[in-house]
Amino acid sequence: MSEKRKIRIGLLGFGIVGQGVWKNIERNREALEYRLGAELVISDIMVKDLARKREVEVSESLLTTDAARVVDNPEIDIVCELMGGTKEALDLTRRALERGKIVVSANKALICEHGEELFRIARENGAHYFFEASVAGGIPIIKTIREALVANRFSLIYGILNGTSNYILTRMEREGISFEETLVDARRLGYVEADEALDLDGIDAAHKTVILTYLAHGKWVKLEDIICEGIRKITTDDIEIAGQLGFKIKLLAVIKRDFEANQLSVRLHPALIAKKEVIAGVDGVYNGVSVTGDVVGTTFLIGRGAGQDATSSSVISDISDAVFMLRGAPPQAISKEDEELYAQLAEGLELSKAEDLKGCYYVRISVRDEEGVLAKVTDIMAREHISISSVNQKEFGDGMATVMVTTHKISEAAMQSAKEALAAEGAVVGQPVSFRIFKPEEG
Ligand SMILES: NC(=O)C1=CN([C@@H]2O[C@H](COP(=O)(O)OP(=O)(O)OC[C@H]3O[C@@H](n4cnc5c(N)ncnc54)[C@H](OP(=O)(O)O)[C@@H]3O)[C@@H](O)[C@H]2O)C=CC1
Ligand SMILES: N[C@@H](CCO)C(=O)O
Repeated sequence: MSEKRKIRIGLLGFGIVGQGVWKNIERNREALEYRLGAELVISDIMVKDLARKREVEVSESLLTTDAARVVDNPEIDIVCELMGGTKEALDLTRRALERGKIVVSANKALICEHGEELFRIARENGAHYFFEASVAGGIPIIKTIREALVANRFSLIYGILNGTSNYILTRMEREGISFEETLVDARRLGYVEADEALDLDGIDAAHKTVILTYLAHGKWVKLEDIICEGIRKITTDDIEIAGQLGFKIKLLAVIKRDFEANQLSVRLHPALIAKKEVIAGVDGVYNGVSVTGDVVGTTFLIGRGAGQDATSSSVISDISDAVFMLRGAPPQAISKEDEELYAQLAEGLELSKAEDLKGCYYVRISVRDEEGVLAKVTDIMAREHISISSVNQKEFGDGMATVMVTTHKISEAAMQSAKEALAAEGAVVGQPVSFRIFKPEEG
């Protein structure tokens, strides 16, 4: 039997994901190498702290703090960037691509902010950049959009793309415990990113939304140009009232394209979703993505959106594609042809403005529990031409009450001015909080 080709892999980072890649290559090495017709050798691993105790033990000689041993090493074929961040990771990814290497990444923040540049550097240097693990952890959503659903144009993609916030909302709903208490547990379990804003303010899910938007529509949208709202304002009362009205509250990414008007709406925000929708049943750290294509119809993918094993499963899938490429198969990474196609897809495509959105809303208003207050609230809504669908009230026995209103379809602009008018009303305490109600059939 002919000797298998040795493929050398360098890791930038040996934390949760990096160690998962090592562990799971070892776990299924025989079958993997048989399928790939190659021997996989992780030969160099860059870390920050050589003394750190790790779950996976490897020979000390493999570990280094010297990035050059990975990115400048001519013997290394595939560099896996599993260190995170957007500074050193950017420099090292650039360097590896400039040396013509295949780079595999799980770094959604880096791709969202610098994907356009990194794909260009890869193209100019005959290198390749793979990033399946960057969106929805173990769910193969990137391959699904790029390969399995290549026959389609995508009118609607929506989903839950952040496992940590979904875990927090699920526990708040099931156990009735507050956001703050659940967050303490999420931290203890190691779910929350070091920079908590990434998970709690929706930034991580928005990074992933930007990546999916590029793959589906060829347009790099800027984070600052899309609605990005996290879960911090959601209370157990909101979840309870939403539940009584037949909804769950989820942090939802929505990418909607109107092909006739050539308009694209991209947003990430908490949303009330009818319990009968599949996405409403995606709980805990799971992610779920619904993709509607003009040929396939609607396809739904659910899986573990974060964590060592799920994420390393996607990284190893990219490593496998890279190995096939090194053995002569056509590239599966973003190619010049892909970029030309994406440019055509994005031609003249306008990003909708947030104020142009239309839909139904849920609004929570804290008020003094006095006579005539409800009439004042509904009067303000009427002045903004907002038609009310339901009103609920919770009293606290301390002279305070919370009024929860759901509306029929209105414009975002009307909702914003109603909130401003409500906040200025003497009987209203603090700022009203609103969440959009998402109906897949309306997008
Ligand atoms: N964890 C998850 O569930 C998921 C993570 N991702 C992404 O995967 C990437 C890695 O995440 P994760 O494994 O959780 O992160 P960790 O923090 O667990 O690991 C990061 C690793 O990178 C090393 N590192 C970081 N900065 C430097 C530096 N400046 N120089 C040298 N080494 C450095 C660290 O070294 P040392 O160990 O010595 O500190 C560590 O080994 C990130 O981009 C993340 O967003 C994507 C999907 C899911
Ligand atoms: N913080 C992210 C990690 C996976 O990208 C999440 O909770 O989904």
